[in-house]
Parts: sequence; C-alpha cells; structure tokens
Amino acid sequence: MIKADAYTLGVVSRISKAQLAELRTREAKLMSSSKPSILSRSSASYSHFRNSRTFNAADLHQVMNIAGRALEIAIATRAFRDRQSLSNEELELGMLQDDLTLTPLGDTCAPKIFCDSVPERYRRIDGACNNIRHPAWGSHLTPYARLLPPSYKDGVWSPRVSEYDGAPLASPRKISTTLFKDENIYQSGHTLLVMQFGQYMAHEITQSIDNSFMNGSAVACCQPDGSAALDPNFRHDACMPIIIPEDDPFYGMFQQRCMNFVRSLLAPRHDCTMGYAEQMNKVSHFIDASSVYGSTPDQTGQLRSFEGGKLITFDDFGRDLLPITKDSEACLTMEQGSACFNSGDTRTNQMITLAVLHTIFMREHNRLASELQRLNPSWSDERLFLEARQILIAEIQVVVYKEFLPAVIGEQAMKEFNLNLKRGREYSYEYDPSIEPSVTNEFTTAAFRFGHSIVDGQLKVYGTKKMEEIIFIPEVMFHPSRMRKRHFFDQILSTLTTEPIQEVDDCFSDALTRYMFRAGNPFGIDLAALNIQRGRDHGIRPYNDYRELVGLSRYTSFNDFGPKGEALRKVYASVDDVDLWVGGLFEEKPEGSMVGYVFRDIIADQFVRLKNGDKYFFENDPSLNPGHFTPDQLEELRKVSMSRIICDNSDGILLARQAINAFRIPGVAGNDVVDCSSELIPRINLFYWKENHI
Ligand code: HEM
Repeated sequence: MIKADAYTLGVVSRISKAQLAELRTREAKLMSSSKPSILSRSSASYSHFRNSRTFNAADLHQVMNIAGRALEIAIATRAFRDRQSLSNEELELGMLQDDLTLTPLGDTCAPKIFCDSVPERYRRIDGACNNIRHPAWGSHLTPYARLLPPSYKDGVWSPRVSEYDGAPLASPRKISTTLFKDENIYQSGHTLLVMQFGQYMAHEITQSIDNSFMNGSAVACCQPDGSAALDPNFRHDACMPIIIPEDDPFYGMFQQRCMNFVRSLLAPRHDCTMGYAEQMNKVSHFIDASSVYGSTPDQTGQLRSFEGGKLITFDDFGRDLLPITKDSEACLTMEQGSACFNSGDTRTNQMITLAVLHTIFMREHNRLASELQRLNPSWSDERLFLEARQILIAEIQVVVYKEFLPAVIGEQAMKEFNLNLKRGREYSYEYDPSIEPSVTNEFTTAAFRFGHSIVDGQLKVYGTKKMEEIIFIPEVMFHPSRMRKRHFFDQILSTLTTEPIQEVDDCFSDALTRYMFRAGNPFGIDLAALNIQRGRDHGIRPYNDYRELVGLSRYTSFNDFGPKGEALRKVYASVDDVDLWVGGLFEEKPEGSMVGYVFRDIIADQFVRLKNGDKYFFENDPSLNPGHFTPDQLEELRKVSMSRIICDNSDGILLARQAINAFRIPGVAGNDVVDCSSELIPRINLFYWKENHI
C-alpha cells in the first residue's frame, strides 16, 4: 500500500477542494449563461436522462452530495499521483492510503452507517446493515464492485485509449453501424418475458445515474441542432459526447454529428481510501424488491397506503394500476386520459411492458397483504406490510433462481456455480459473510446488457381472434397510456408469455439503435453506442482481459472471433481493444446458455453474490437469517412460479390460461398451457403464515 504523510494529504486536499470549487463555479456559470449546456426537453436524449431521474429534491440532494465527495477523492487522487509520480499500474492496485477518515480528506468519506446491535427481522429498505462487519455492502448510493481493476487512461477517471498506439478508440456509433444490423433472428425456446423480466431485474439491482447540474437540470454535450459537440470550454466536465461519423447511414440524413452522453456519477469507496473512480449504484444492490418499494424509507412511505399493509393504487374503473406519479417530467405526456406511473423505481415508464411487470408485482404485494390480513385480523398495517414484503422478495428470488436464470445461463452453469435453490423444507447454509454482494461494474455495464440484443422492436397485440395491433416499441417508451385500455393489460401479458425473444447476437432492432426515445422526433438515440461509451466511461477493461479472468486463452488475432473478425478489424486497432460488451456478444455459446462463456460467468458470479452474500436470502437457515422462514413456509415459497404470479394478478378479462413455465415457449418440451386454476401451476398456501397455526 502506498502511504502519504499528513503534509502531502493536506496539500492534495487543498488542491482538490480548490479544483472542485472551480468546477462548481464553472457549472453555475454554464447554467446561467446563454450557452446551450442544458438539454432540451423535447430531445430524445432528454428521455435518456429520464432514466437517471432521482425520486425527489431530497433524493437528488443526497445523491449529489455523495457523488461530490467521490469526485473530490478522484481529483485528490490525480493530485497525489502527480506529486508522487505514480504509474497507472500502481493506481490499479487500488489502495493508496489507509482510511482517510481522520485526515484532511476525511469529509470525502461516505457518511457512516450505524446498525442496531440486534439484527432486524426485516431487511432494511436501503439495503444497509445486511452484513454487520460491512454495513454499507449492498446499500444504495454505494459503488459497484469490480472483477478487475479499471482501465482509465490516467489511472483515475479518463476514458481508456487504444492498447496498440495510445490513440482514442473508434467512435461507439461507428462501431455500432459497422458491427450490428437490424434482422430478426428468433430464439426457438424462450418467450419475450425473459427480456422483460431481465430488464425488470436489471432495474431491481442497478441504476447508474448520469451527472446533472446541481439543481437536477440535464446536461447537454452537443450543439442543440446535433451538428457538433459543444466546445469543451463551454460544456459540463462530465460530458463525453459520442461523435457520429459524417457518412453515418442513418444520422447522416439528419446532419447529426453528435449524440449526447454524460458520464455516470461516482461514489466514495467503502474503505474511504484514495484511488481510481468508482461508479455509484443508486438503488440497493440486493434482490429485495426495491423496484416495488424503493430504496429509501421516504420513497416507501410515499408508496404505502398505510391501511391493511397495502401499497397505494390508482383505481382505473375497478382495475388496480400503479399510482399516477406527481413527477411532471417522468413521461412524454401527462395529458388528461394518459397515464404515467409511480413505483419503487424511477424508470418504470421507460417501456410499457416494464410498467406491466411493475403493476404485476405491486398487485402481488397487495394480494399477499389482503390474504395475510384475512388469516391474521389482529396484525397491524405495519406487520402486514412487512410480512407481505418479505414474502414478495422471496417470491422474486424463487422466480430468478428457479426459472429466469436457468433460461439465461443454462442448467450446466446453474450446477457449476451451485446456483440451484434447495428443495422442499430444506434450509441453506451457504451464506458467506466474506462475499461482497454488490453488483459488479462488469455485470451492469456489459454482461447483463446482453438483454438489449434479445429485444424485439415490435410488440404484437392479439385480440381473441386476430392480431389487433403491432406496436413499434419507441411509441410506448415513456408513454404507457395504453395501460388504461381495458383489454391491453391481459393482451400484453399474453404477448410476453407467448412471443419469442431474439437471439443474443449482432442483430439489434432499429427501435434501439436509431429510434430509441425518439418521441415525436424523426430520430432517436443508439443504445448500442451508449453501451459501448458507458463501458469506457466506467473504465471497463477490454474483452480479452475477461477471457483470461474466466480461464479462456486470450485472442491474439481478429480471426479468433471467427466470421465477425473482419468487421471488428475495421473498427479496432488491436484485438486487445475490443470492448467487453461487444466481444461478449460475439462469443460462442455453451450448450443451453443464451450467452457466451465470459458473459455467462460474469452473470453467474453476480447471482452467487446476490444469493450467498445476502444474509436475508429467503432460504438461509435461522442461525444466519434474522428473518428466516419456517420449513413449511419454505416449501410453499419454492412452489412459486412467474405463471402463478401472472395468473393471480392479471385482469382476468382475457387471460385465464398460462404455460407452466412462462419463460419458455408454450408447448415446447412439455411446457403445456393449462388453466390458471390448474394444480400444475401451484399456489403457495399462506395458511402457514397464520399466527399459531398447527
Ligand atoms: C426495450 C427494452 C430496453 C430498453 C429501451 C433499454 C434501455 C436502456 C438504457 C437507455 C440504458 C442506459 C444506457 C446508458 O446510458 O448506459 C439501459 C441500461 C441497462 N440495461 Fe437496458 N433497456 C432495455 C432492455 C434491457 C434488458 C432486456 C436488459 C437485461 C436483460 C437490460 C439491461 C440493462 C442493464 C443491466 C443496464 C445498466 C443499468 C444501470 O447500471 O443503470 N436492458 N437500458
């Protein structure tokens, strides 16, 4: 570990405070000047920014405060590096100094978390205090973990450059147009629900937040007409615009040369040491239904009805929908008759099918609360809420490990990584307090974004006899008003559970690479380009380094990529430059897995962390889990399936039948379609939650 004496720390602290103050003054000037550094609300990029919305002003203040501390540490680290002439390799080793708490940089540490000495029966909303020795592990507003140290040009925060000649890497948009095409190659085995549940899960455990101005205004990095990037002297420091080549086959038609991109907010490292930049996860890392309840008590409080343990709903002529949000910026329109919803996650309205899943889980919470109240009339609202929440979290964990994950990574990996749930009444003893449960940066910035490749650009909506509508998905991004149509909810659930997903490959729908978030505009933004740029923003190392990490040999030539090699050669100077997200998509897939080896292992590792690093994981035994279930309850919980949750929470207007496994195509491999009342889609018997039942 590299040590700094008190004098040096005093100097770097003064430098970083002065530079941060300068930055803030510059930001304030940018905001008040007539320069176009604030993003127009009508642009597609503004909807991209909607994904980074904080919950309210207090939430924004807390997020910006913590991110500001982390930025100060990054600046101090640069100053320290310069004074000590440290190399990038030395910086990569991470720890540059013991805990800074008692040094002049002490005020940059994240606020301390205090836990009760007796562990609470119900997990905390913010994810903190799961592990008493590391109370912040898995908590919201903390950094992502890393599988490998980052690759930053300056060892601290500047985006990486080519390993070959130190030149800037090719434009992500150039890579996107060179490598990806819009073709439909369907998967024969799995339904669109894998895509939609996958996105729901991504939001359940991760949210990176784009930098904004201190008052929450969105940062613009391009000229308002998109003709060029803003001059670096007149733009926010977090700008990292994507340059669009002049001959771009699509954006060229609209004279667009610049796509907005703003770097993610940072978070101070857990041990409060100096070192390279770490990105913030805004939500709790655990699978704890934060998408339903939020990640702060304030947020949860606004979602609860405080009656019978239930969540607030919007009664739309007898159907319970999510409550309508008070955030007037959350959707494209808030007109009379439209809808824009509130839930535990600020991205709920991003896709209509995402809003559908949020609605299903909100309804399931209320269904559980009603049933528990019937069985235990003396329980208070608080008790009913907490018990229903605990059951819902367990149900989501069961669906993830029993149905979703095997569909993505295959049975073989489930076995290899010991990810299968225990059976029947058995407890698990696999909790290991040395495992850091946090989401890894590689998982959220690359591997789990495999899901963007399986998105279908169209949603086919069927009536009782024929197809009624084909929806081009950009039309239902941040515009979920169709949810108010009487038949829509059941119809779209049928679509999700019967239509196939696309293969994980080099095919991306134009809906994502040309028209995403376009709203009324002729063009939108390119998600593939954003993914590549985000990887560089977060300092994710190139693909080859992760091959080595998972025990594969490094590629030494583009030919090693097979037929894709030729296209890769056009946009990368070296095989060691290929971005992780790109290389991962082009991999050969192991039998039964949707993704290649590298993505498979990164995803499997993540779900090991979320299971064996979570004290409250539903199947942990009583000596480990303060909120343990009884053996009878465990047996019931393990019966849960996504089909059961859908059956119990659809509108019941058009949907009365489901395949046994909703993630698999109906009829394939014995996945019969049965009545929702069938025993083949078992129910959990909540009688085992009746107090003093015998
Ligand atoms: C129509 C469907 C989808 C849309 C429109 C969409 C859009 C987006 C956007 C705009 C971002 C932020 C990009 C950035 O600036 O870095 C993002 C991030 C992400 N997406 Fe998707 N996505 C979709 C589906 C999925 C699916 C199916 C999965 C996984 C199975 C997924 C996983 C992720 C993950 C892990 C992130 C990073 C989250 C974070 O750290 O904040 N997405 N997506």
